[in-house]
Amino acid sequence: MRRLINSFRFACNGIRYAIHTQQNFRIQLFFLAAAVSLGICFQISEIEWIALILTSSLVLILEIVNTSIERLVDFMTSEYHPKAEQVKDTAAGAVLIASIMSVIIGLIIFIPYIF
Ligand SMILES: Nc1ncnc2c1ncn2[C@@H]1O[C@H](COP(=O)(O)OP(=O)(O)OP(=O)(O)O)[C@@H](O)[C@H]1O
Repeated sequence: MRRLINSFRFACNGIRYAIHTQQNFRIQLFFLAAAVSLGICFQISEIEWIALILTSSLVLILEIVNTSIERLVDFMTSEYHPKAEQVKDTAAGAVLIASIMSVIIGLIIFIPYIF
């Protein structure tokens, strides 16, 4: 039980670290809060909530993984290295793809309610 509580505490520390150090993570949380408010306001359907929650959490998850990869690369080397650049850039690319998808899904859900 103690191990389980500790794992939970360490994971929460990781999330707190991302919130404190990553501006992008805070922006993504803001967009999530805005989307949830719009969802409540427009009373979107169950399937729309599922799509919204899945796509938003995917962005947040990938941002945390990206942060973790960045820290790992910084820990491994402080020098410029093309491989380090590729590792960081591909991780950032994953976040970008998820963010674009989440904007598209958000538009598909909310545009019919707005107009
Ligand atoms: N050691 C390195 N070798 C080569 N290129 C690097 C290296 N470190 C960073 N870069 C390049 O700089 C970009 C930005 O890296 P950086 O770690 O500063 O990311 P960031 O998004 O500014 O994250 P943070 O602000 O959290 O540190 C990377 O995507 C990569 O292209």
